[in-house]
Amino acid sequence: MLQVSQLTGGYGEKNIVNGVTFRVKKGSMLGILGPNGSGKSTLMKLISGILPAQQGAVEIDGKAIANFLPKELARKMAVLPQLHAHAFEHTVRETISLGRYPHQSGWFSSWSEEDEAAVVEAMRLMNIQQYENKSIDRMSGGEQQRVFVAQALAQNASILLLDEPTNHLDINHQKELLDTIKKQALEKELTVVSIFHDINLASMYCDQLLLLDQGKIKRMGEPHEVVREQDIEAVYKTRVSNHPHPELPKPQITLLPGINRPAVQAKITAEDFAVSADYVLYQSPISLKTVSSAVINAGAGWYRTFMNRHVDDTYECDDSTQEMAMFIEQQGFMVTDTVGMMTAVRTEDVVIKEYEGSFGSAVIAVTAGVGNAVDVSKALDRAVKVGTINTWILINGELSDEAFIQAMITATEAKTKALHHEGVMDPLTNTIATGTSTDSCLVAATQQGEHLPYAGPITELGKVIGTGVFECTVEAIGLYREAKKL
Ligand SMILES: Nc1ncnc2c1ncn2[C@@H]1O[C@H](COP(=O)(O)OP(=O)(O)OP(=O)(O)O)[C@@H](O)[C@H]1O
Repeated sequence: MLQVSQLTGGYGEKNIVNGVTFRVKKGSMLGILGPNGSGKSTLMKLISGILPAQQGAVEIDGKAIANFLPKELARKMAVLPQLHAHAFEHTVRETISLGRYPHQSGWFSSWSEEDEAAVVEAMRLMNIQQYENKSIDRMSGGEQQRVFVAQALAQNASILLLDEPTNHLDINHQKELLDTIKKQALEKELTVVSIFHDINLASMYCDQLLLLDQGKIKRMGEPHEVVREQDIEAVYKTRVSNHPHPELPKPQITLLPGINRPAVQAKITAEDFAVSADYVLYQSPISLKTVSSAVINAGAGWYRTFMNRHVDDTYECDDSTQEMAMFIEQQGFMVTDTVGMMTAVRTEDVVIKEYEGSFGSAVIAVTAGVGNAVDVSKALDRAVKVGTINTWILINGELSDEAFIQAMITATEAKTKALHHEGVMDPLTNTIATGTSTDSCLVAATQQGEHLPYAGPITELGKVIGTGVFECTVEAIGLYREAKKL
């Protein structure tokens, strides 16, 4: 265990690091974050004892580092410095072998089997065996970095201090290196303290983070306690936005640029929709912020092309996402810029209407196939049958995340009310249907104009969505029934 207490120090008279206290358990990884010049490297030098502390203490398993002999300390603690003093003409193997120095004894130390095994293992972990006899001054920056990390690993110390270990590495090698270090920490109970410039990487890999601001701890704790917009913005003096990692409960941040191209003013109108036998299409001059449950590009994103494609009743495909993606490409659109839905309803039976509100306006487009309508309260134990009401709500306004989700709720309630109004029945239970089995919904916004924080039924936006989706769905059901002669 590494215990740092009230650590204070710097260069000459000037203290750069002030009163830093933390503890890192065995098998755990602490990430140190902070802007340039905040004192991260100085803190590392104080921890490793390279720089004597003015005040405070560093203890390893209860023993102050001042009470260790230099070689004894080097067996406990391995350091990867920020800048490497290049060993001219040294080969990879020779450079890594230097990491075994603390384990050699006597004047004429001999190279033991243990030394050999440690060097070979370190080369394997960093995947650099193939460079074994290469001179390091002929290697790329990233390759050299892996050699120096291997040197630190070969030292077989229980504490690893790393100053920007991912420096120079491409994204795959960043991941490989941090996976390896994390694995070593867990399997060999290493204690790892590492400086990071990449806040997202630090959040993903570290158990604890320490945010340094002008030599003092601004925040410390688990990633979700430290990677917070207000603290990152205050310390780094830049605008950021928090967002969830797609697979892990580790917060991530995105930089918000200080300069943007002046936005092209755009207005979504019903006239700009194109309806052909194959699809209903809306193409926007600007990317719209979109949330949807579409077949292609579901979830949240920014898109310019919106397609509701007609497929026959008989359409069956093992991988409809792949098939739909191919269709989009064949039509000359980019899959990465398109939200795509499918329906068996004839495209000519789409209802597209424009609604004005005090905030701006919205265009609502609905296709409603109700052949396989479902009463959601009685949906248990039924075979899957496709039937689709596709609802699009395109808004000229700037929606909050909350408004996007509320817009979906309001639209769903309005759709259900429309089915009730039209007396659409669930054929299996003979009760009023609430929707169909595979309905899709899409909310997209220009993110220009009035800021719209909410979209519940009593807001101006919610009123437009509620009325509009109800009217369009009622009309679309009517057209569907007429076409089917129901
Ligand atoms: N050898 C030195 N002698 C005197 N001052 C130094 C020395 N090294 C660093 N400093 C000063 O200490 C302060 C903190 O530097 P440090 O290297 O610890 O910052 P850092 O957080 O690691 O920065 P970076 O992100 O740029 O690596 C800086 O103002 C720097 O000028």
